[in-house]
Amino acid sequence: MLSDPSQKYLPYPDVPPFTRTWPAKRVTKAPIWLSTCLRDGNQALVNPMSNAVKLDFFRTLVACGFKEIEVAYPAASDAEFNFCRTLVETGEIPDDVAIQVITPCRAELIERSVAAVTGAKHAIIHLYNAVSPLFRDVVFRNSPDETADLVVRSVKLVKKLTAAARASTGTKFTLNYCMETFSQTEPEFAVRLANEVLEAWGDATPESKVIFNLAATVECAPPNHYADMVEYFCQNVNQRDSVLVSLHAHNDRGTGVAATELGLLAGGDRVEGCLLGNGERTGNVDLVTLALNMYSQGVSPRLDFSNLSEVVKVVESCTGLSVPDRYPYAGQLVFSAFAGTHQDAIRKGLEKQEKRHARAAETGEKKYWAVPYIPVDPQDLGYSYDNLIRISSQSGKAGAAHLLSQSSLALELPRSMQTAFYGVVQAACDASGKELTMESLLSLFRSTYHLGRGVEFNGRLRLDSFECFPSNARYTRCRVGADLLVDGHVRRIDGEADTPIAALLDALDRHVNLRFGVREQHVQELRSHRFAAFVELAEHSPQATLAKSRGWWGVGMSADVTAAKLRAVISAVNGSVGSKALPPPKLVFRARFEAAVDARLDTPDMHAGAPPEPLPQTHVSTPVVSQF
Ligand SMILES: CC(=O)SCCNC(=O)CCNC(=O)[C@H](O)C(C)(C)COP(=O)(O)OP(=O)(O)OC[C@H]1O[C@@H](n2cnc3c(N)ncnc32)[C@H](O)[C@@H]1OP(=O)(O)O
Ligand SMILES: CC(C)C(=O)C(=O)O
Repeated sequence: MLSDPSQKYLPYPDVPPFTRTWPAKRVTKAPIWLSTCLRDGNQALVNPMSNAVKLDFFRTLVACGFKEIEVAYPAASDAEFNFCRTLVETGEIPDDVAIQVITPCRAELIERSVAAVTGAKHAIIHLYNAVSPLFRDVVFRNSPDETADLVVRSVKLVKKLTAAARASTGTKFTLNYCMETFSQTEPEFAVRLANEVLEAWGDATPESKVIFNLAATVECAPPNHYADMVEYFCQNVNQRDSVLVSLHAHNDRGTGVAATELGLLAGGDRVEGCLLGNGERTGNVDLVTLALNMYSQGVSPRLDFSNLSEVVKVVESCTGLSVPDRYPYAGQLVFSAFAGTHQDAIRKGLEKQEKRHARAAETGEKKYWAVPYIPVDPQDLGYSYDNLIRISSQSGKAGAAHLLSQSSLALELPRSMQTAFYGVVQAACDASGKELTMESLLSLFRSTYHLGRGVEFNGRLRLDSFECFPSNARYTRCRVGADLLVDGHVRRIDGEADTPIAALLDALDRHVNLRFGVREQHVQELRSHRFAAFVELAEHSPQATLAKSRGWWGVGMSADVTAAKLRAVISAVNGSVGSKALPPPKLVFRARFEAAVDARLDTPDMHAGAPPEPLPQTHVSTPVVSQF
């Protein structure tokens, strides 16, 4: 037994010395794409697709923009043959789409394959045989010369049959000769075979090229090796300008996409693969990932994945396979961040980008995409931004704040309130161990700040109605009178100060024995002429300064800015009182306030860009129960 079992594997052989140029290149245009979902993908399924399902899939491929589609292995069965005939005879194939069929190098199977597609506008005959030493030795028991002879005979037969079919029906035929196991074949032998094919075919021209499909049938080496093999082939094959070099990678080492991308740098003109990587073993190279990788580099792939979830649905239902949540571009979780620092960066990125795009719209500059952690705009693939940020115990303040700003409440919490509410969110996530959905987040917000209808949201104090009016001739002071429900009992309270908030705090001090100062306040203008006010109250105590004592945030919303502020005060007070005993009502003089409110009495807003207060406003009396 080997002491190191890895020693039983042979490393890939070197490519003969040549000057490689691919590492310094870039992909600047889309290759010709061929989907082999209906052939290489289909032959790998537990239950191959019925012809009705294949037809649905074919239509989806056409809708995605494929101009070359491998539709069958016609010699495999009558069903496969009939599928080709149905496509040809029912006019399913758009004029600009070529169908491809595959055949081994066996005369009777070649005949059947050509017959299957005769009558189509453009058909590609995909002739294949495995050419690596292992296959020559084990499967075919052929020498290199016998292998070359088999290929040449088969090519000549394809030429003869297609010439006759073209003469009778006008079908244009293209030869695609595939060296199965190319990547494990001696590079010089691969070039020899290709040159013999060119000679046997005879009339390859730049206008009518022969395709050489260079298959990494089983991915056995790193992607740079495939690129070297491809570039060596491109540099040495005859009539390069009459040849299309096609890449056909599998994903056994998990690097099918990388191999194809490097293969394109190395000279590949065409790519064969399957949507979402279906195919033998670990699959064919995934055409969605390849195309969208290209797209995210500013190169149009000339394939349409603008409704990617629809494509995923079709592939899943046709193949019976499911796309994993983490799958590039197409997975359910690809455009969702749970981690706090990611969410923070995404939120900042989206905000900054919005401003940049607004500026670009004015200056005519390019509106490029640059959002941390999100390499492509999800909307380009038909997704919304709704799931970009999702809340779990791994999230931070920015995540919850972002969700609230995107919610029906559309609230932009002040920074220190974000931190305060984040503590509540984190405790809830820790307790449940689960994601906090948008609905649960809103419910948590409402119960924390006693907003909205319903017992679960009500606080112990409720502002039923209030009046606010100037209390001196110079408009520098005001009085607030209010009907305050305390534990279900109405108390008439009133207070006086230089702002409505301070006057309400004065009233609370005098009537309910609650002493607070304002640490922060902000106003946000909402849609439909409403305002949200955010107020942080701190306990007034002889022992601590306002800055050092404990604080409570509150939020209030109203069409009236003063009402929003007073509600925010009561919301914060509700947060502070908990189950603390409150003093019984005092008998007070019930004032009747009839004067107008003058907004100039209010303190200047700390919220940047806050709206001006309404001028003058009569007898503000609003039900305290919020409308949301
Ligand atoms: C890498 C790829 O994906 S290639 C495509 C593979 N796809 C398929 O095989 C699906 C469809 N295949 C089929 O329906 C059948 O295999 C058929 C109809 C093509 C042939 O069936 P059979 O005649 O029963 O042959 P079988 O399936 O056992 O294939 C093995 C024979 O084919 C030969 N063979 C394999 N590949 C090729 C080829 N490309 N060219 C010529 N002969 C080949 C083998 O050497 C072997 O011949 P032998 O029996 O003389 O040793
Ligand atoms: C025959 C070729 C095209 C193939 O499917 C492969 O090598 O994987």
